[in-house]
Amino acid sequence: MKPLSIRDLSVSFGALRVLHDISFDVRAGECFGLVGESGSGKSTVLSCAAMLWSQWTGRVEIDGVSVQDMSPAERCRTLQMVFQDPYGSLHPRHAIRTVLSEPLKIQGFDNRDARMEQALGDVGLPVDFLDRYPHQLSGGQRQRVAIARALIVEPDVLLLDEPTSALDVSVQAEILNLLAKLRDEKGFTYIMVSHDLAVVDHMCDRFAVMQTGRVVEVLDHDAISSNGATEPYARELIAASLEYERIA
Ligand SMILES: Nc1ncnc2c1ncn2[C@@H]1O[C@H](COP(=O)(O)OP(=O)(O)OP(=O)(O)O)[C@@H](O)[C@H]1O
Repeated sequence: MKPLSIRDLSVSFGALRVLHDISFDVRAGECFGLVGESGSGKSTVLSCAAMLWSQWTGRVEIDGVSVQDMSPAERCRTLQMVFQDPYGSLHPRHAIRTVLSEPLKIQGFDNRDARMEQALGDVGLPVDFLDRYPHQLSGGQRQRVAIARALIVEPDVLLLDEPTSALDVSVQAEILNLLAKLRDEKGFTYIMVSHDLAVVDHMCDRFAVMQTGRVVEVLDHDAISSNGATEPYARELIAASLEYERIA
């Protein structure tokens, strides 16, 4: 289990300043949520932490080591990202065996067959799925494969960018329960972007509310049911979500 710390993370895309001095700490083994309106910069925080986008200033450290100082291989073994759209994130012409063996080859892992079988078992899929292609899987099964691909290199931190929002409601619950179980078993540290405060309440220990590229407030998850936020925007966001749940 490793902690993650973000300090003064700032990003501009051309003339547009997208993140303004974002700072927060995620404890080792914690699930930390990022919520806020569309375009507030949640996914950009994850992209910067994963160095998918490297033109930023500030510091992102995992257990005291800057992600900017890690080699690409070290970074991949330290943190992995799971995206919203499990179909888009899997190559359509790659069998699941290829999807899972590539990261193992790149990282120089031995016992690849045993590791692939273990990873599929961890996400509740049978071994014969190794010979299937993404189009032969349901959305939930594809997301399980995407999670297996992330965890197969035994990372410390998983960055989850709305990992269930493209899925049917019943499948969402399955994937969330799987993520919770994997965190308990493997001690991952999670940052999870979500639009759904009920998901954040269920999954996260704490969460940051973002607005226009800034962190407005960091709250414990139980601030949701009691609307314990103090900042006006965070209060509004939680109130809107509670109202939606009441009428839904
Ligand atoms: N590569 C890019 N080039 C230019 N602008 C970008 C790029 N990536 C993101 N942006 C802009 O940065 C801002 C933040 O985007 P981001 O995707 O991080 O928001 P978000 O909070 O995750 O939104 P959503 O909830 O809709 O996914 C937006 O205004 C977006 O248009």
